[in-house]
Amino acid sequence: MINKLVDKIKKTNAPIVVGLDPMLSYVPEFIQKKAFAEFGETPEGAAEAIWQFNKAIVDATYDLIPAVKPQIAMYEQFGIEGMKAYQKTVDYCHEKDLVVIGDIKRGDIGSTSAAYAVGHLGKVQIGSKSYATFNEDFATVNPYLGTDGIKPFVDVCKEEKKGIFILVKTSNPSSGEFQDRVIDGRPLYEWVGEKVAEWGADCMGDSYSYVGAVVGATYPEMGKVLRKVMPKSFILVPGYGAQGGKGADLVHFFNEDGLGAIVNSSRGIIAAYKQDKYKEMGITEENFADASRAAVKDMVADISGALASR
Ligand SMILES: O=c1ccn([C@@H]2O[C@H](COP(=O)(O)O)[C@@H](O)[C@H]2O)c(=O)[nH]1
Repeated sequence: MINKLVDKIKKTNAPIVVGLDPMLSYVPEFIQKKAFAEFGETPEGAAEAIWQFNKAIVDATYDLIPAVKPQIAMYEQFGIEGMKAYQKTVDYCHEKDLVVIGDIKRGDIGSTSAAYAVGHLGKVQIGSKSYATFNEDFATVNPYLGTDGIKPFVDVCKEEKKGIFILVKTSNPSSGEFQDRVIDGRPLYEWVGEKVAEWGADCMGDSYSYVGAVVGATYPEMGKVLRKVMPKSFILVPGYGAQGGKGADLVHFFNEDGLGAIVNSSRGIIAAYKQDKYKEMGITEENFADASRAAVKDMVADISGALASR
């Protein structure tokens, strides 16, 4: 799957991923009204609204992008109905040939991690049959439990040719509370980055490992260091747009080959229609997905421009 991701990035010339984080407040009123008329103001109604919202955004952008990153929390808050919308979204993105990165941030003791890995990336055995249940292509994983928590994911990835992105330096303001703590002369995120390189060493695709890392766009200097610590790991870079990250901050997350990183934007794309910039182009709630398409093009131009002038 890492080869497919790299190929799709090359074909689209777009090292970006659209984050499908459909908070209800981003879903235009006409979609909410229709869903509520059919299913009531219920978790089922909310799930229908977010699914219709996602579908419109995917339809408007899939030809421009290599991948999507549904954030499971935004679905899980609506219980089972929300999880059905998550599944429908994953399946629909596969129909559109997009690489799906499940932002699930799992990680537990070995046996529990194995169940998460099987459920999201592998196949669960039921009697004589096996089922790919959630069936994402990549998942985000929390390394706090150490090798026991990571190995079951790596094992499933090897079997299924899928991949993971391990949290190394997250984009949020308080990420330094633990991640920047200096241990034996080096910050914790560097130790984790080194482990990511080690875990991924025998998990190589054609040019990159399918054991990747998450490093926030909001910490460009740390990104520069981590790029060197993990030269073969693909980096998933959240924090662009709504959290303040810009193309110019990101050049050092990429290798000299112009590859090695994929930048996520969620609110900046799915809720673009709320921004003055796109309203001024005549975009309204009714054609919200056109704003998402324009925002994808703007993001690609920003990042490509920065990479071209480095
Ligand atoms: O360090 C991290 C890890 C994950 N995320 C997730 O990415 C998106 C960001 O959304 P925006 O709307 O583009 O800010 C969201 O799903 C986060 O949970 C992150 O932001 N930082």
